[in-house]
Amino acid sequence: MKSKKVVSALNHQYVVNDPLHQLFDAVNVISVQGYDEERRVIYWNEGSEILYGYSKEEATGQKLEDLIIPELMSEIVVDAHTNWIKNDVEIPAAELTLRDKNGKDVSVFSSHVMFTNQYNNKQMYCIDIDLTDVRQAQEQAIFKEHMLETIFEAIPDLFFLMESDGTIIDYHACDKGDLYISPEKFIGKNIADFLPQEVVQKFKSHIAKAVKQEKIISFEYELNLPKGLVYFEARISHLKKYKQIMIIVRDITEQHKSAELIRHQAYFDSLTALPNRFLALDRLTQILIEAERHHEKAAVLFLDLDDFKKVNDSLGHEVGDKLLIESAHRLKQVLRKEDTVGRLGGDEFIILLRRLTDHHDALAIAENLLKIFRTPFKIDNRELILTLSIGVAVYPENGNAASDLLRNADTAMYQAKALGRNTYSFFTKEMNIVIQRRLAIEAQLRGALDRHELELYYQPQFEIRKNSIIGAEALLRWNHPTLGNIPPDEFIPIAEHSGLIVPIGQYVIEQALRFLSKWQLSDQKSYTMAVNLSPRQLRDTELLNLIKNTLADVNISFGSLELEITEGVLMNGQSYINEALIEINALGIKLSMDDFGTGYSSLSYLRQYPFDILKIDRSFINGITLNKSDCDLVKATIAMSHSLGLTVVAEGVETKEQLTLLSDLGCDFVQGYYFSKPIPAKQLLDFSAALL
Ligand SMILES: Nc1nc2c(ncn2[C@@H]2O[C@H](COP(=O)(O)O[C@H]3[C@@H](O)[C@H](n4cnc5c(=O)[nH]c(N)nc54)O[C@@H]3COP(=O)(O)O)[C@@H](O)[C@H]2O)c(=O)[nH]1
Repeated sequence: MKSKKVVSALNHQYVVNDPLHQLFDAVNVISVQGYDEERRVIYWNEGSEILYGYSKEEATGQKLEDLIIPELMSEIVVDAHTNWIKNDVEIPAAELTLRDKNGKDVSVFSSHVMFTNQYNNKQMYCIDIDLTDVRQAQEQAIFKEHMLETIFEAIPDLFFLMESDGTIIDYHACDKGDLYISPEKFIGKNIADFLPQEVVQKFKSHIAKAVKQEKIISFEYELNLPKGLVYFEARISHLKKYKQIMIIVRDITEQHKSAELIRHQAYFDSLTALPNRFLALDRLTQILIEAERHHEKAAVLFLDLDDFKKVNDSLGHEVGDKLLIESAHRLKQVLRKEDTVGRLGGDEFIILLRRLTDHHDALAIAENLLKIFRTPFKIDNRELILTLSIGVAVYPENGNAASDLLRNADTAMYQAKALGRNTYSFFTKEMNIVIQRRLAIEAQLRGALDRHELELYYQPQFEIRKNSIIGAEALLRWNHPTLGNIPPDEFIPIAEHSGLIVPIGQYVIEQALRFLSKWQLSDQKSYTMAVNLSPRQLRDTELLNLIKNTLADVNISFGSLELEITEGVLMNGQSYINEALIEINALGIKLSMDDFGTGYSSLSYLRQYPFDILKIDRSFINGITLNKSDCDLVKATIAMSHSLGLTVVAEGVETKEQLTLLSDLGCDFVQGYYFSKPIPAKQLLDFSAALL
């Protein structure tokens, strides 16, 4: 504590320059302190009170080094002050870290003056400007700089600072290897000096946009570099205040490749690499727009590989896949550059032909397609023959929309199949009517059983020798309330194709056997019942169980049931067919070959499979009394069948002459309109009862 005496002595000797103190008193943003030769405080303005926390009263008389000088600096300060007083060596202005009343660091910029007062005493004045805010700002700036550096190091992007005319001022790259040309080649240079013209144009237009719209603008460009095509994304920001442009460039080649891969997977078939259905239809839409604009024709070819399923089933999917790849290759060979070939799925392909002058252009290509498939395929040292069925729809005649043309080409393809496959067919309006009816039949057939629209008719079969009924064939009838009587020739193939034949076939077997039981009881005769089986039914694992259960249920022997199958079933060659037929035979159920003479009439089938009966198709019976060749054929068939131990049934007998001739030829059984048309169950009961 200093005494009042000391204070007044100090005042007496030093405080003389009042006007100056008055000036310092008025300024409280700057700390001004006055010291005597012993470095005791003789002046302490309000700014000093604020900066260092000591009041004027507390500070006055205290020594500088005891007041605001940190301990470590104390000696230096005392020496410097002494040196100034004695040797006139000025203490230079400097940034210092001093100490406040609480011992906290205070950053100041400290300037010092020394003058001699009227008492010839030296007085030192320190003028301290608080640097706390400046220091904080500096530290913040340094921190931000470090942060930016860290970001630059961590981000693989390239940063370029340039003038708005494209002259590069500065850059930053975390890895200099990312720079495709060295910095000395671009710093101070304009982008036009080292980038391709089209890329420069892109940059310039986007820079102009960024300047005008005052927002970040991004765009993509590519460069053909020694390592290959590289894709970049550039983001442009206008630093308005500095009239400069910041460009951040990112290598997006990998991203581009992934996007390309995803795009490819979405639009191309993975097996054949051909455009898939989606892309093909999109291209078709484009082709149609173009064709309409230029008043041109275009064509859609719908291709289906014939019997491809058999290849898959018999030789395996690996061979099937190889065939599809090779087929795609061949299809491309036939086409012009501007045409498209796509894979719709499975064994279906589509070909789009643009800029046609007339139908003949499409016809020529369809013929070439069939031709190129004539050469056998060589897959795994195996020669395979594969044919095509092609349906053609032409724009604008067969439709304006892609979906219509595709549907019509598909319809025409079915027609090509119906024509015997390995051919092409152009769409006609009549086909559309057929397809509409087909669709309507399929739709209605789905509910036909539930609506009780299906009914079994029976056509009696006769033994020629005894002129008596030996059984009947069950034939299905469908009477639809609006479509009318739909012949089985029409709905059975649709049922087969849609799989509906399985429940329908089960219904037929149950109904036919129940009727047989009733009929046998009624006439007290062991009649037989012939039921037709479609190929699809033989795949039904429940078929034999159903037959066994129903036979047991109605108390009918296995031998009273005949199952009629056509050669088509056998041509399938599937092992399950063979197994089913063997089981049928083992049970004692009779097996009958239907429609003999209409298909391949392969005698080997008759030996290979356990047939009991052979039915000669009515188309031959029709001609036996009219032409010799039919008669000879039927004669030979009967003889051959007997030699194989088969019973022969002639179907479609319409006249007495035919019956007589068949009797002469040794035919066993007959059925036909001559005796009776297929009739409802009730009528057959009456018919047979009348003959008893
Ligand atoms: N899988 C199943 N197929 C069945 C079933 N019901 C019938 N069908 C098959 O449909 C085809 C056509 O049958 P449909 O119209 O009934 O014709 C049969 C007879 O009506 C007809 N026929 C008989 N006699 C004469 C005749 O003297 N003249 C003449 N013009 N037609 C005659 O022949 C058909 C006999 O058929 P099929 O013995 O089977 O060859 C036909 O292929 C049926 O098989 C069924 O339930 N399931």
